[in-house]
Amino acid sequence: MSNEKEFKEIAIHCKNIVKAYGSGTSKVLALRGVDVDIYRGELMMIVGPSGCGKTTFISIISTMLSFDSGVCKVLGLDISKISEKDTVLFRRENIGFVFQAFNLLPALTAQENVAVPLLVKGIERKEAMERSAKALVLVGLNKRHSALPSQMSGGEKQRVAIARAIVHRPKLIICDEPTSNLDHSTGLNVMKLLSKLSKELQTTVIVVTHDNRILDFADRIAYMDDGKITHIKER
Ligand SMILES: Nc1ncnc2c1ncn2[C@@H]1O[C@H](COP(=O)(O)OP(=O)(O)OP(=O)(O)O)[C@@H](O)[C@H]1O
Repeated sequence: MSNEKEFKEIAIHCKNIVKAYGSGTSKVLALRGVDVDIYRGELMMIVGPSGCGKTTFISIISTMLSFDSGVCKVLGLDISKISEKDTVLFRRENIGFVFQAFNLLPALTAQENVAVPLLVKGIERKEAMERSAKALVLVGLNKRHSALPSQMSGGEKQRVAIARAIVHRPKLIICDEPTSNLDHSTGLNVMKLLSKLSKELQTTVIVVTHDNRILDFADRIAYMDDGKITHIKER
């Protein structure tokens, strides 16, 4: 149903990305020439066997990891050409992360956890807490502002993590196995939420997953094998 014709604006452009770890006899070629365009507002899933390069690929497009050759433009910016300092600022401004382990700070309430990226950016506490409250409403957690992570279910924790990922309105959300610590129906609800956010906020959402049960939520699925994207399935 959704295809390249619907998603006109390219959010991520990768051409022949190559990445090796180590050197000499211990050199591992993790990416052997990745080509892909990912569009604004689409939810793209990345699947493939263990060791095929998924984490390496999302680490590169989220500006966390350098690469050896090729071109990678994220939101129009050639990320191999910007300084370390500008990369950090770019990431803070434009990218939100969601991880399988939620990564919430245990001593902070839901609202405080969501406010963290704003406080890090230097936004004053009152405004950060107000924006955090709005993000919690967006993920359907309006009544859980003052709950600590230890008082929340897995699904609630992941929704807090998603609120934290979107609170600064990033253009890109990178999710690494977002449902693997959740039961089936909670995982489906989390994906429903990510899909809704991609459309309502026109945010590009990239999800690495081993969870076949959530593939229906993708606009497109990129299949990786042995350091390459071998094919892309339109849905
Ligand atoms: N820091 C590193 N040093 C050396 N080799 C690495 C490093 N990180 C990854 N690799 C190797 O690079 C290849 C790609 O790894 P990567 O973690 O990107 O795969 P993956 O598809 O995410 O795997 P999984 O599904 O198991 O998480 C693998 O052969 C892996 O062993």
